Amino acid sequence: MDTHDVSDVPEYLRYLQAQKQNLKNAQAVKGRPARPQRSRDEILMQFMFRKMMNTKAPANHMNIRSSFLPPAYPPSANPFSKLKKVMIKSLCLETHHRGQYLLLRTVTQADTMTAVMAIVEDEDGSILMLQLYNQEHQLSGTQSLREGTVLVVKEPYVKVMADGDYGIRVDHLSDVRFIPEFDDLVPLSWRKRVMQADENPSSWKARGSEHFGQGDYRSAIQCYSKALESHPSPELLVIAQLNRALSFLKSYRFDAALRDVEDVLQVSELSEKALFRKAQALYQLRRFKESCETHAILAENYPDNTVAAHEYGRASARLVEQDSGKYEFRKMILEANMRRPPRLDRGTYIGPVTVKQTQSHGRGLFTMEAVKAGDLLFCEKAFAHAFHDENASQDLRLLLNVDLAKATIGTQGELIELIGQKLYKNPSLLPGFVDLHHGTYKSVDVLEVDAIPVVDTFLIERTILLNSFGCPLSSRESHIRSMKGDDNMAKRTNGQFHSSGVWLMASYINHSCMSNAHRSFIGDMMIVRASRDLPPNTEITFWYKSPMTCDPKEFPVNLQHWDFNCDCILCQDTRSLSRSVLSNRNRISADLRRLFKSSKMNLQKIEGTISSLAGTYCRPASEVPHLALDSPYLSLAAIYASSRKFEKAVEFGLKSLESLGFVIKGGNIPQVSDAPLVVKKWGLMTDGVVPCWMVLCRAYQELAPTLASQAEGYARVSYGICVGEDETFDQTYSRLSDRVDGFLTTAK
Ligand SMILES: C[S@@+](CC[C@H](N)C(=O)[O-])C[C@H]1O[C@@H](n2cnc3c(N)ncnc32)[C@H](O)[C@@H]1O
Repeated sequence: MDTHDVSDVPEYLRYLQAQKQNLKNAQAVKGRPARPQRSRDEILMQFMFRKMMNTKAPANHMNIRSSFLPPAYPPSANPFSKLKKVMIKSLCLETHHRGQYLLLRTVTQADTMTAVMAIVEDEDGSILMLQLYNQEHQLSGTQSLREGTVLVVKEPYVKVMADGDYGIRVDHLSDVRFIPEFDDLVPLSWRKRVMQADENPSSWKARGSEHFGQGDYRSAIQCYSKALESHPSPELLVIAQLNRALSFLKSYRFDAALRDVEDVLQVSELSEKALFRKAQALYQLRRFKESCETHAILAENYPDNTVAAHEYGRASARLVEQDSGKYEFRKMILEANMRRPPRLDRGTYIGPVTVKQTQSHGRGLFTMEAVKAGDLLFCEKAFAHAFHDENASQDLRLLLNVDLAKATIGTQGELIELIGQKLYKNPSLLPGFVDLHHGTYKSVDVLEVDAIPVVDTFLIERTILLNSFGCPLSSRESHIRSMKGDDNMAKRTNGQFHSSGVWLMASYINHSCMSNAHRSFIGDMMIVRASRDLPPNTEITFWYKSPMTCDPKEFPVNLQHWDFNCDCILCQDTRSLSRSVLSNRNRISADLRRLFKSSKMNLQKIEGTISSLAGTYCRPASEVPHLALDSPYLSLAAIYASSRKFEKAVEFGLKSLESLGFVIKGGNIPQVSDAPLVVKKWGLMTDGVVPCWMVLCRAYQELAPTLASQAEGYARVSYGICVGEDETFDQTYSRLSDRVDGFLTTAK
C-alpha cells in the first residue's frame, strides 16, 4: 500500500526478465560440482579488490542498489544433531544440501553490500564466497564477523552468483550459527588460544565482562553462558545471569533477558538489578502494564533509585496512551521532524474495534460501537519501520522478486531485515506476525529447533508484500507540501513512498474504494480515524490504492498485487459503463484541465464543461461519488471566492463536497432562517476537503456568518482525519489567511 512498486515500469521489467534468464541459465548447471575455477590467492585478491572498490564507488547514478530474492526455499528445520558434515569440495551448484552442514571459518574481513560477504574456508582449506543476507548491520563491523570467525551453515545452498562465480547464499537467519572459539566443534588447528585447565566460572565471567566492555555482546553472552554451565557458586550464578541479562538487553534479545532475570528473581525475589532489568525488558516488549507493576515493586523497595523512578514515569506514560488513546500529538510531530529515523516512543491504543471473519474476504476489522467521523479508531506503533530520508543523499534499494515478478524501490529490503532480526531475537513476537495474511505461501510448521527460533525470510517477504504500507515522514508534512503545490516528490514516485513499515492491527483492514476510515502517519505511528459516522459492527475499510489519485483511464483501481478485484459500488458502477461513456468522460476531463490552465480563463466555458462532465454520471453522487468533479468544483469555488463572488463560491464549494458523496443540509445561500449547517452523510475523505470547507467558511463569513464557524468546525474534523490530529489545525489554517482556502503559507 503506497509503496513504490515498479514491477510494470519497462526499465525494471527488463531487469526482472534478465534476472529470470540468469536463474534459468543457473538451473542448467544444477548438480555440477561447485569447484571454484580460480586459485585461493586469486579468489582472495579479487575479494579484497571488490571490497576496496565498494568502499569507494557510489551506487549507480540514481543511487539505487539492487538485490534480488532467489526462488523461495524453506529454512532448515532439522536439529543440528541430525545433520552430517559436508566439505566444500562435495558441494553441488544450485543445490540445497538438505541433511548436511558446513563448518566454516572466515579468512577475510566482511564486506557489506546488500549482504554481508566474506571468503570462508573449511577444514580442508577449500575456500568459497559466503553471502549472509538479512544479518544485522553490526555484523559487517570489525566486532562480529572479523577474520577467523567460525560458523556453521545448516543445509547450505550453493548458487551461481550474478558474476558467474559460485557462493554459499544464506537467506534465513536461523540457518547460520556463530560458534565460539572454545566450542568443541572448533578444530584445534583453528583455535587462537588453547583452553586452559584453570578456566573456571570466575574466569569465564571475567572474559564475558571483557567482551561486554568492548561492546561485543555476542561473545559476552557466550562466555557468561559458559560460566553458568560450569557449576558456579550461588553468588556467581546470580552475577553471571544478571550480566548475561544485560548483554541480552544490549543486543535487543528481550525474551532471553526476561528469562534470565526471572531465574534470578526465583532465588532473590527483590534483587534490584533483576527487577530493573525485568521492567526494561517488558517495556521493550511493549508489555507496559507488567513493566509498571515491576516498577511499582522497585519504587517501594528502592525509593532512592532515581533512574528507576524516571523509567517508571516513562512506562506509566505509555500505559496511559495505551489505555486512553490520549496523545500529545503536537509533541509527536515535533519529534518526528527532529528524529532520524523518526521512531517515536509511544504506546499503541486500540479503540472500539475488533478483528472478525468477513463473509467473503478473510478477516477484517469491525467497529464494536457507534463512532463519529473523526473518532480515533486506533493509534499504532509500527511493528517495524524502515525510513528513507528523501532530503538526504541516501541510497535506495531496488528489491527484485523473480518468483513473483515484483520490483519495489525503497526500504522493503531493510524491512525484511528488521523484521527477521526482531523475530529471531524475540520469538514471543512470532505469533502476532505469522498470523498476518501471507497469501498461499506455505512455511515450515516448526517454530523452534535446538531452542533457536526458525525464521523464514520468504514468509516475512510475502507478508510484507501484502501488508506493508509506504509512509511519509508525517501526513501533516505531506498535506502542507500538497497545499504549497510542492508535491514534486509525490509526483516523481506517483504518490508512493520510500519509507515503509508494518502495523499489525492495520493489516487486518480490507480495501474498499468507498473507504470509511483514513490512515495517517506521524513518524512510525499510524493513526486511523473514522472518516464517516459508523454504526456498531461495521467493517472498517480504507484504500490500498486510492481511486482519487488513480489515472481515470485505469479505473477501477488495479489491485492484482493483493490478488483481488474490488467490488465496491464505485467499481461496479464503472464496470457497468460502456467504453464510449468512459472515454467521453476522460475526454471532457482533459478539456477541462486545458481550460483551467489557459492564460485567459473563461469561467462560463469552464462551468459549461463541468456540467457536461457531470452529465456523464447516471447515479447521484450520494450513492456513487463523482470522482472527476470534486477538484474542478473546488478550483471554481476558490476562483469565485478570490473575486468576492461568494454566492458562487458557496455553490461550487458545496458541489465539490457533494461530488465526493457528502450530503449537506443548511448550507445553501440564501440561508433558510437559522438552520444549522449539518453534514447528514460524510463522503470520501481527501486532503482537498479541508481547504474546501475553509473556502466555504470564507464565503459564509460574508454571507451568513453563523455558518462560518460551523464550516470551520467541519474543516477541523476533516483536517484531523487527514493528518491524524487537529492540535496543529490553527498553525496550518486560519480564516485570516491571505489565501481564500485559509491555508497559512508559513505553515511548516
Ligand atoms: C492486508 S490483508 C487484509 C486482511 C485479510 N483479509 C486477512 O484475512 O488477514 C490483504 C488481503 O485481504 C484480502 N482483501 C482485502 N480487501 C479485499 C476486498 N475488498 N475484496 C477481496 N479481498 C480483499 C486480499 O486477499 C488481500 O491480499
